[in-house]
Amino acid sequence: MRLSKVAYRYRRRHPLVIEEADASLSPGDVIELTGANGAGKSTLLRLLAGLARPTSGTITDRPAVVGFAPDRFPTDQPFTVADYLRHMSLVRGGARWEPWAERLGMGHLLGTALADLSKGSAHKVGLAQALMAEPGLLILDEPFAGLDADTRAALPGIATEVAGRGGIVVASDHQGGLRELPGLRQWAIVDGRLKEGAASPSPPARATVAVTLPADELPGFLARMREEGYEARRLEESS
Ligand SMILES: Nc1ncnc2c1ncn2[C@@H]1O[C@H](COP(=O)(O)OP(=O)(O)OP(=O)(O)O)[C@@H](O)[C@H]1O
Repeated sequence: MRLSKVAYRYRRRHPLVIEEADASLSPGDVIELTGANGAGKSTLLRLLAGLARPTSGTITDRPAVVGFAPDRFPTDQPFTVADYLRHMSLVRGGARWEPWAERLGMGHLLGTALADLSKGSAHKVGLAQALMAEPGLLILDEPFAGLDADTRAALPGIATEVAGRGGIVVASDHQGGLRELPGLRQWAIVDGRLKEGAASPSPPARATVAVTLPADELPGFLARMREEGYEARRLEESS
């Protein structure tokens, strides 16, 4: 797959969000896309997926089957999780969704209405629909955001599997969740320009903090922290 001088603006006379992006993607590539908030990561991912058309330039040789997991899965649809996944399976020619529901820890969610899902659970539905069709191009927009620890731990292996059967994986991720993968390519968008090579070459240093708060606020606090993508767990209770 190849990007040649791809540029994109949302509206006429608006500034370019992406300027003259050139890149080649090969089967088996796993690419981490970084950039500041508003840099254009989601825009580039939508261009790669074919959900938006370049204002100028071309994208050629896109794999036939594309899986796209958005950063915010749209839950304003009148389905349960199982109904939605069944529907997507039909759209995808009978793709098997059940193994993904199991692998992503969604068994208990199948009867839940999409509108009632937490952010992390909705995110899993987005991942399951993207993965079920065995995509040749898998696009993940902030895939780690809001996920529980088990699912976070499973994602690098899933990306490796997709790449292992010749797929291309592109994930925007400012948490470094794929950083340990051997052979990971790193793209950064800086001032509208796509650059190969990481914004920061090594995994960001990690720090652990302790927070003391009223016990009844703990569940909400932990949920908020996890939704932000941090690891958060209860240490102890004091009187
Ligand atoms: N639908 C839209 N109409 C007009 N401008 C938009 C639209 N969507 C995004 N933009 C603008 O395009 C720029 C890039 O947005 P984009 O969402 O691609 O950035 P991002 O790198 O994914 O940001 P974040 O890390 O905050 O998710 C921003 O300036 C944003 O305001």
